[in-house]
Amino acid sequence: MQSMKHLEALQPKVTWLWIVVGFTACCIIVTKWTSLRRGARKFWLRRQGYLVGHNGAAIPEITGESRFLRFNKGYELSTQASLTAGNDPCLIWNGDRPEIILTQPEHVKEFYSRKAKEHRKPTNACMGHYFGRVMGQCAGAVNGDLWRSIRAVFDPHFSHQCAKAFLDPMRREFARWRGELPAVPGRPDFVVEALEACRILPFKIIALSLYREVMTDEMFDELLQLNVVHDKVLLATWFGSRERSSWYNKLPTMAKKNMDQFEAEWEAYNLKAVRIATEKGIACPVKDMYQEVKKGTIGTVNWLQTIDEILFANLDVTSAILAFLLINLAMNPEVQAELREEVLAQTREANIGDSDDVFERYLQRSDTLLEYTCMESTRLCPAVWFTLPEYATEDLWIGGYRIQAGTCFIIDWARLNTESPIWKKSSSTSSEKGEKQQQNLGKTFRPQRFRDLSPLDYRWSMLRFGFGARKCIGKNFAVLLMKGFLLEVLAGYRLEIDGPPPPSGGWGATNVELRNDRFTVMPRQRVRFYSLAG
Ligand code: HEM
Repeated sequence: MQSMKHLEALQPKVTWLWIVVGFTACCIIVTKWTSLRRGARKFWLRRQGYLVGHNGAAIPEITGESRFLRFNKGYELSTQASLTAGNDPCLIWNGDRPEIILTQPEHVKEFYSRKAKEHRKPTNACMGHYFGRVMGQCAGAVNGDLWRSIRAVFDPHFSHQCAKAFLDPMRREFARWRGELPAVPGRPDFVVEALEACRILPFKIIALSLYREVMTDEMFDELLQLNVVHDKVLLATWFGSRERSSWYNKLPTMAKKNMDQFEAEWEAYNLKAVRIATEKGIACPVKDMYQEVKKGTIGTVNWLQTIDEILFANLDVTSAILAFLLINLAMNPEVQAELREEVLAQTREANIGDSDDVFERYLQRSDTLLEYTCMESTRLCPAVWFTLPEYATEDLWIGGYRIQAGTCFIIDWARLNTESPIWKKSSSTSSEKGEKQQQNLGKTFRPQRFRDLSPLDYRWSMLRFGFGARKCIGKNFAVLLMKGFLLEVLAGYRLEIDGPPPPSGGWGATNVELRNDRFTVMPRQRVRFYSLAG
C-alpha cells in the first residue's frame, strides 16, 4: 500500500522527465537534421559500394556546406580539398546531397568521356527554390528537349557570323568607353580600379547584341535600374539560406518582394522592347526570339530567364575577365610590350590599306599573341571558383572511386587550369644526377606557351567555355569582346600596377577580393594608364 503511494508521488516527476528528454531529443534532431540525413545517406551509399575505391578505402571528404562555400569561400574550400585529398577526387556535402570535387585533367576526362551527351544539370542547380524562380528555367539550368529548344532559339543570334557582324558596334562602344576614362587634362596618366573600369562596358555590349537599336540611352538607363533590383535578387539567390525553401518563399519577405518586383518589371521591359522593335521595324534578336515563344517552341519563362542569364548573371563573369586582362598585362610589362608591338603593327598596316578589314582579320586569327593573351588570362584567372553541378546518368568510376549515377560533380576551375603537367616545362638545367628538372609554370602568366601547344594537348587541362556537350552560348562574342578591348587599350595606353605589385603570379588569395555578395572571383587591383600620345 505504502509503495503504491510512493509510486503515485513519483509519477509527475517521471512525466516531466519524459517531456524534458523528448524535448531535448527533438532539439538535437532539428539542429542536427542535415548531419543525420548526411550520415544515413553516406552509410547507405557505402553499404552499396559507392564512394569507396577498389581497395575499399573511402573517398576523401572535406567539411563545410558546398552550397554556399563554393561561392564565398572558394579559395579556402579549394585549399582544404588540396590538403585533404591531394589530387584525388574529393567528397563534400550540399545539404544531404553528396558532391564530388574534381581537380585533375584525367578525372575530368573520365567524367566527360562517357556519354557526356546524357549528362544532366540538377533541378535548380541544387541551389533551392529561390534560384529556381530567377534561373531555374534558363538555358544553363534545364535539360533534354527543353534545353535543345532554348539553344535552337538563342544560338543563331550568338553565332560566329553574328559576333563578326557585330564588330562595328562593339568598336564604337570601346571608343566611347575610352572617351569616358578618368583622364586628367594636362597629365599623361590616371588610375582606375580595374573591376570598376570594366563593369558597364560588357553589359552595354551584350545588351546591344540582344536589343540592337532598341537599346537607346534611355532604355539602357532603365536596364541599369533593373540591375539594382536584380542585384538584390541575386544576393538572396546565391547566399540566402532560408530562401532555399518554397514554403519560406511564400511568406511576405523582402526577398520575395524584390523577386516579384523584378519578375514583373523584367517581363514588362522585354515586351516593351518587342513592341518598339515591331512598331519601328527594327531588327532585334529579342523580338525574333519572342516569335518562337508565340509559336510555343519555348515558354515565356525560358525566354525571359535566358535573356536574364545572358545579361545580368554573366555581367560579373565578363567584367571580372576583362579586369584580369588589365591586371595581368600591367603585372607583366614584357608580354605587354610584345603584344603592343603586334597591335601597333596592325595599326600601321591599317593606315596603308582598308583599316576595318585589317582589324577584322586580326581579331579573327587564332594564332596571334592577342589570342594567346586572352586564353592565358582566362586560364590563370577564371572568374568563378567552381563550376555549377552536373551529373552522369550511369554509375561511374572516377579516380578509382565508384560514384553512383545522379551524384553531382563540380570542378575546381583554378586548380584544373594551373596544376596540370601540361603547364610544366622541362628546363635544361640538370640536377647532380643529370635528371632534367621540371618547372611548374602553371601559375605564371606566359601567353607565348600556346604557340607550342595544340588544343588537343590541353583538351582536359583547361576549362574555358565548357567541356561537355553543352558549351557557353556567348563564346564567340566573349572572345571578340576580350580581343577588341585589348586592342583599344594597348593602342592608346601603357599599363602599370598602381602601388606595390601583388606578391605572387597575378592570382591567388592575396590579391583577389573575396566579396561575400558575389558568386564570382572579384579582383581588387588599381591599374595606372599612361597615354601613349604623351
Ligand atoms: C570570357 C567570358 C565567358 C566565359 C569564360 C564563359 C564560360 C562559360 C562556361 C564554362 C559555361 C558552362 C558550360 C557548361 O554548362 O558546361 C557557360 C555557359 C553559358 N554562358 Fe558563358 N562564358 C563567358 C561569357 C559569356 C557571355 C558573354 C555570354 C552571353 C552572351 C554567356 C552566356 C552563357 C550561357 C547562356 C550559358 C549557358 C549555356 C547552356 O548551358 O546551354 N557567356 N559559359
